[in-house]
Amino acid sequence: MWENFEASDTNVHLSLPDAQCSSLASQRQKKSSFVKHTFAFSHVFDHTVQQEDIFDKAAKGIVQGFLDGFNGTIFAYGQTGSGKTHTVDGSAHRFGDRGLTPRAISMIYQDLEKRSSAQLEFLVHVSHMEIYQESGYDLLTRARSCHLTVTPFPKVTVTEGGHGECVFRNLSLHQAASEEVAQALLFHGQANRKVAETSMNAQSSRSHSVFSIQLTTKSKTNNTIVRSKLHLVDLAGSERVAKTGTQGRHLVEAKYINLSLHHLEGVIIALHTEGSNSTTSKHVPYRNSLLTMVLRDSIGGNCHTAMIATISMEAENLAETLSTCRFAQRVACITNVVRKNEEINDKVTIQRLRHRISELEAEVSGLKSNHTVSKPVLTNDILFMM
Ligand SMILES: Nc1ncnc2c1ncn2[C@@H]1O[C@H](COP(=O)(O)OP(=O)(O)OP(=O)(O)O)[C@@H](O)[C@H]1O
Repeated sequence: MWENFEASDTNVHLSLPDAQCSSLASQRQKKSSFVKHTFAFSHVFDHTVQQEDIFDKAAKGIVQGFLDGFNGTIFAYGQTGSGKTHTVDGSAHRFGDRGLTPRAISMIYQDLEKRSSAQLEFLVHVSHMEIYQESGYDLLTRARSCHLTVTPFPKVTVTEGGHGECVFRNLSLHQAASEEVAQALLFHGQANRKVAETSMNAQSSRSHSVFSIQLTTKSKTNNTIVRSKLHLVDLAGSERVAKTGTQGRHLVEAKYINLSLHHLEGVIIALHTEGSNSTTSKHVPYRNSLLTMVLRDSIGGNCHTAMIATISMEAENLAETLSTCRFAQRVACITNVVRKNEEINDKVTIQRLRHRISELEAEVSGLKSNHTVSKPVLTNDILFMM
């Protein structure tokens, strides 16, 4: 913690040297040469926080919504080395250090077990994709499990479907019938992710990771299918390459990471401007990068979304901390319109209607033979069924 930084449960205050007051005279009046920036968030956690607290306050509601049929996204954003992967995935050293994703998986299966009944059928599928240098790769592809590192992995392509939704090609979807299977798939994907040692982090993620869980709930009682998706996203960290002295391959990686985060910021700014002036519908540049295409629904779409901004409290990272807080503040102002993804099971509905028509036909022929047919009533009945 440093003198320019203060935080409460919901606020972060940063005091920064005022760029306008950099002359010697104004530097002497030290007090007036600092500008205080205040940011309000749902929760602010310090470095002593337990993973369980973060899950309870930032993720539990979204996972509950997912179980109830609403899409959800939790994503971590921040400077390299500030704790995104630690928050999303956690550390393998202590069970209590499990991150948001393994905790979300546990909560999902515990809840499904409680809801289990003869009238409900649950199907859980997972996928795990990384975005590395603007290309998508499947972290759960079979080739990866054989450690065939020489073979180039097939790229995942993302296109837009008829309703603006993302359509993934070459991304494997794995059914996970139990928590153990889902946790093993997560572990497998994490192990395949690209990491490297950098000046800021011994295990720096060089790609964005999107772990997705899809839940399909079929109800036999009311004949509905509810589908929901939960994305847990660990973004690669932004980095000021001139400051960190990154070179070679890591420099190329850092440029791609910074560019995709820049495009993400472009989307946030466009949505922010659109929200503040709802009379004009502005173009939102989702198509500028693979990351923004994948997060399209999560940001400004049909999804409950929580962003976790990780920041450094070191004085030397002040500029990066300010930039992360500003970004998070903009994201917090975006409103998503969320709806439950419920459909009537067409097949069963058609079967039931056919059955009902047969019943009515039988009734009609019975009435005809008794000469007591009452056409208007039957017509209304059939119209009502349609
Ligand atoms: N709350 C925490 N408690 C203990 N260790 C932490 C915490 N947050 C981060 N760390 C440690 O700090 C280091 C950097 O964290 P992490 O890898 O999560 O950063 P990152 O933001 O994901 O970085 P990058 O963008 O480079 O991947 C790791 O060794 C991690 O274990």
